[in-house]
Amino acid sequence: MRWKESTLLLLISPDSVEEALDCAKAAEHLDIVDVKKPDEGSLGANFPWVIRQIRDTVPADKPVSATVGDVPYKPGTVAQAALGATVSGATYIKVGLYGCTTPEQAIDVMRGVVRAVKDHQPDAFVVASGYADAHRIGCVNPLALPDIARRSGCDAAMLDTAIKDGTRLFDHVPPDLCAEFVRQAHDVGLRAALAGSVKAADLAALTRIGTDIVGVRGAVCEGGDRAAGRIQPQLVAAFRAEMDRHAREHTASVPTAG
Ligand SMILES: O=C[C@H](O)COP(=O)(O)O
Repeated sequence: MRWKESTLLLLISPDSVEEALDCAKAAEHLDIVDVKKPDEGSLGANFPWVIRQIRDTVPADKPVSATVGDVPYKPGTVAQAALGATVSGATYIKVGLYGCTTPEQAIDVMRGVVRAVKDHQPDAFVVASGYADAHRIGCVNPLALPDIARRSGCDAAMLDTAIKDGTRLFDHVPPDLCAEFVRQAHDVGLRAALAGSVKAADLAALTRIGTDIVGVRGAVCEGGDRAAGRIQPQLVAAFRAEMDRHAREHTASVPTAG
């Protein structure tokens, strides 16, 4: 993907081919379609044939991402799963480092993933994801992710929430720490992705701190319910309209040089 600097991209996570069709209806309003299986966890992995069918369902110019799971500290297993997602048609590969308790373990896992994925598809985009609520599950500190991503050769560092209980990204990692996360990622040439029950009300802060990708599901599902609700194309359009409004306001507020 070619990046326009300072543009916040919208990643939407359908859980099925049916929901991917809803994403396809809203394709002009989103940037990345992210295949996951929420009933297997925050970054639950879906079946290879679902990734393949979703790749065939969404417009060819929209990259398809796939989550490899809330993974254990098992580098070989995870590398093989990541290759499976790549072979199935995903060009963004997201790994949730759920079972890694130290940066060294996380780097071990992500090095294997990067090699498995990029040996097969050199221009694939690999995302190392930690959890904003890491303190609740005992995995690596969220602020360690940019360095983990850099040292393992990933393209982006991400945060999501592990436990979807209504608490949000900023409840666990407040905006000033998310800004630090983004800054650390950018300083080493990586992209920064943020998610975790993000709502339109969070977009001003996410835009201001220079986030590259915002990942969303619940906010664009019927009734705001990421589990029982289905993705609604009109909610995707409304979310994008809010993103665009904040982007315009942010641009207007930044003094121009000279
Ligand atoms: O990658 C993004 C996640 O699917 C976010 O889901 P959520 O907005 O329901 O927390």
